[in-house]
Amino acid sequence: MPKVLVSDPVDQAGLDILSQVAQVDVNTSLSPEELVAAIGDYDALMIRSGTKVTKAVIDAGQNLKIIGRAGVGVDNVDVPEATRRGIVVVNSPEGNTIAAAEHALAMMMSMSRYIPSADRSVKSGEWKRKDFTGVEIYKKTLGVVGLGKIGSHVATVARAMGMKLLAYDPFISAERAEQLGCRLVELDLLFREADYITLHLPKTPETTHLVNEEALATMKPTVRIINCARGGIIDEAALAKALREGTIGGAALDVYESEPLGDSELRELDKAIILTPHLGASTEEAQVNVAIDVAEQIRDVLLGLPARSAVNIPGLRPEVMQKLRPYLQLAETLGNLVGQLAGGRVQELTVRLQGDIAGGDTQPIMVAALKGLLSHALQERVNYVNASIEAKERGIHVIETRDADIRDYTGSLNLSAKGSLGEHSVTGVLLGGSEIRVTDIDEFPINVPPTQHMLFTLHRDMPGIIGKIGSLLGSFNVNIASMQVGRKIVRGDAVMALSLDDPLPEGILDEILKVPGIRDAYTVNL
Ligand SMILES: NC(=O)c1ccc[n+]([C@@H]2O[C@H](COP(=O)([O-])OP(=O)(O)OC[C@H]3O[C@@H](n4cnc5c(N)ncnc54)[C@H](O)[C@@H]3O)[C@@H](O)[C@H]2O)c1
Ligand SMILES: O=C(O)CC[C@@H](O)C(=O)O
Repeated sequence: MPKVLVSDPVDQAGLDILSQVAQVDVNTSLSPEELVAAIGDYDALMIRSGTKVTKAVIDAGQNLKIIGRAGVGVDNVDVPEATRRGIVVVNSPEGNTIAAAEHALAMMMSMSRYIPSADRSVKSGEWKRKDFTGVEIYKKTLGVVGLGKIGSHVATVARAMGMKLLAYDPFISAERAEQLGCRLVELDLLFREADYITLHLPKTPETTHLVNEEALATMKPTVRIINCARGGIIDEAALAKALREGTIGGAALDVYESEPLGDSELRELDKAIILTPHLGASTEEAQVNVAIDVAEQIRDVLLGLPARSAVNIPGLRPEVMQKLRPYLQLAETLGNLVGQLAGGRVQELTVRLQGDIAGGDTQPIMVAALKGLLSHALQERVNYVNASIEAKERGIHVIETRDADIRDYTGSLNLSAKGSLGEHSVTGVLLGGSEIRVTDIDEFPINVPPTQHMLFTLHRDMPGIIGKIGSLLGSFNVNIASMQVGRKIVRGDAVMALSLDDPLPEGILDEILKVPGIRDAYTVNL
């Protein structure tokens, strides 16, 4: 019988499902070292946010087939390492949506009426009514940053309570926002005009410290900010300073830069801030939902069946997966690349399948392309199961064309996307059946392997320009791994594709755009 280790508290409903097919051991007090020592015996690991599944845990988990996260975020799992080891990582993308949305709404209401401090005051024997005069949320403006599953529910309820709604989400169409009663605006306007700001976006390098000292300085002095998304989206030191100096009205946090929250000045701010210990998903209903959702997937994988919400491996039959895996990787990489070039808010994606890729069942390839396209925005929340639904909800029109004729390569894939930065296209092929090469960008021929950090420029083909970009990157201590230039005619327009060893530091793109002859520049992180 397979063995499952459950290392965080999960609902009994999940344990009952696991017990149908496995020996289940629940041990929620393991230290990181004890987990590494124990994991070798287990075929599956079920966790919540408490357990950190590091490379050391994965290396020691020689029998591990699946890691199940009873919740959304898999930021406590080393997913790339699990993928390398062929371990399926599953989550529950929707099981706690309502719980997290209601927690954010509860924070907004409690903050407006000083409920936690009034409660403390009465319990300490006081009766101070004047100190706790609150404000109404009716007719106030709520700025929702991130209009995905949780943000949408918050918006719907807030609208019913008579609030005016602004939203910022670079990957959502104005029509979708309008359906939810939100005016889609730029972030600086939302920061300036909102009476309440609630964050419902993933934490990524781009969203880290999205709410920082400069942003806080542009907000109303009465603004109240809620973060039930991820710690680190708000710069805690800047927030504490703004609250201390009274330049904003209040804050309510459920998540922190480091959890559990240690010695922090946030704890000293009393009436100005409400702090909860990452309780967004902690409702009876959500815990039952996520436990069942994830336990069912662990059971299925242990029985040799596909998982429906794998964040790293498509929910396809193993034999189909085996054959398609390189093509899926190609489609996902090109989708991610073209999505970033098109700049988010994509309205249309055209996928052209050429040669041997055009035969057989192309649907998984289409799904992989959409997963790649959305992955920059949705991170681990998009998978092979929900990519099509997520694309539909975002109003992305998908076009597929097939041509089975073999041209320069036995098979190639071309993706064009229309987004907020205009229309861009990329073509890619598989060399030797597995190595991905990008063979053109916007119809300029190149030949580059995709890498984690990339820079693309559109420039005039003229002497000296390549050297200037090279020296500029050097002056910012960015190392170039490889570089390719593609052009259609001599001294016409050209495209330069650079693979970089380091991420591009802030501000460098502006410097590149100032180089004479450079028409456009894009950074891409794959
Ligand atoms: N506190 C908790 O216990 C708890 C529980 C569940 C989820 N969460 C967190 O809540 C957040 C939202 O979860 P969800 O299920 O709604 O996710 P979701 O994927 O459905 O929505 C996220 C939205 O953020 C948008 N987005 C991405 N980058 C953005 C950016 N730079 N600026 C603005 N918007 C951006 C995406 O387009 C998407 O619409 C996540 O961070 C998740 O980890 C917290
Ligand atoms: O397990 C938890 O309670 C945290 C859940 C939440 O942050 C999530 O990402 O789903």
